[in-house]
Amino acid sequence: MAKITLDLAHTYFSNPQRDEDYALLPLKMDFEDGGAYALLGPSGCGKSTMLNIISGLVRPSHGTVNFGGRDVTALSPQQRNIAQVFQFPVIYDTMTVAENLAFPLKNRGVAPDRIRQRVGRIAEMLELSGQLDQRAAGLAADAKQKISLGRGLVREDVSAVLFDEPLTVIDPHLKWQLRRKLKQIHRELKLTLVYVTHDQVEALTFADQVVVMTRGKAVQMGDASELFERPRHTFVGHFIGSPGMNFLPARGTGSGIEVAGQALAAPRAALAQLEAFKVGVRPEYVQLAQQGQPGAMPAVVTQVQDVGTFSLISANVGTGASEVRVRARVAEEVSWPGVGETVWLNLFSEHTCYYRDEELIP
Ligand SMILES: Nc1ncnc2c1ncn2[C@@H]1O[C@H](COP(=O)(O)OP(=O)(O)OP(=O)(O)O)[C@@H](O)[C@H]1O
Repeated sequence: MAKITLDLAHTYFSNPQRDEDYALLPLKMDFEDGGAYALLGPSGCGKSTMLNIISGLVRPSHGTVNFGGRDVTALSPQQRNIAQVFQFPVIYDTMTVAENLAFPLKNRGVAPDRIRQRVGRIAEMLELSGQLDQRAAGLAADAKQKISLGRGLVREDVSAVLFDEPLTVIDPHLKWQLRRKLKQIHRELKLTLVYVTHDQVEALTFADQVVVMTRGKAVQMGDASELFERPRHTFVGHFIGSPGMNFLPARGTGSGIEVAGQALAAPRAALAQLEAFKVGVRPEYVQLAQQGQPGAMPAVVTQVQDVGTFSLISANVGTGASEVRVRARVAEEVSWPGVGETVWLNLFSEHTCYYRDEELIP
């Protein structure tokens, strides 16, 4: 195992002209030895490219990949000692489950006793013990993918295990179990794991550190609480959370600020001097206020949705061109005015974030 350091950019074009020609814009990133990481972002943001660059399946067009301080940029996945699990099962149908799990170890000349031990342990972790002697051919897609996961995890000496959306073929109920299982396996085996997904729940359940990506850029690496409380980029605010963060256009007026067309006192003195910025507030932190309370803004309720354990309220703040929809997530028992009524909202607290050019103002 080793710390993985990326200092690179990647384009699939031979003559890149613009930022859009890069699958990965210049980035520097460390994956600590033994950490559980997720690469999270929408389709096409560069997750698989980053994973394949770590594994050695893709060579970066610029820069280097280091494992434990050693430059491995020119090395193959085998030479880098990487295990990779793909979206669809990669197993040998004619072999038994045990033979499939043992394969990566046999290949490396591991002693039979050790192989038996390790295969037994991995099978137990993945609840495959009862099927060890069964031929893989007869198994359902779920079980086959579990074997793939097991083959990825069976070696103890790998630099890292990389997963590319490995739960796509898994039935939703089992998916939930396997996500937790992988987390538990990580704690027990202490391997470095990097997991690609576009599903925030999957990323946040599995990983200690989540790298949020958009359009070739890794915009933030952080744990669940950092990504939720202090999104460093508006994209992270949008992408993490359900629903995502509210953003309201604002500007400094010298003596105060104007948010969605309404004049307010500046919650931070420096904001009064900014030409343009955004106020970011999570639906969980939007509060009902009284008219005339400092920071309170009037809003017209447009929708009230009962979402089980909470209600999701949509309300419009401002009028005409300044109108912005704000969503609030409130406990079921809190009574809110109905559609069409005016409410007063307070968007300002220690949880409120401010953004300039989409980046968090520290
Ligand atoms: N082999 C390739 N040749 C040319 N362009 C590619 C190649 N592979 C990926 N791309 C482009 O690079 C960008 C990043 O793709 P990548 O597959 O890394 O994203 P992703 O986040 O993994 O998306 P997905 O979740 O859909 O797999 C996309 O614009 C994609 O079209």
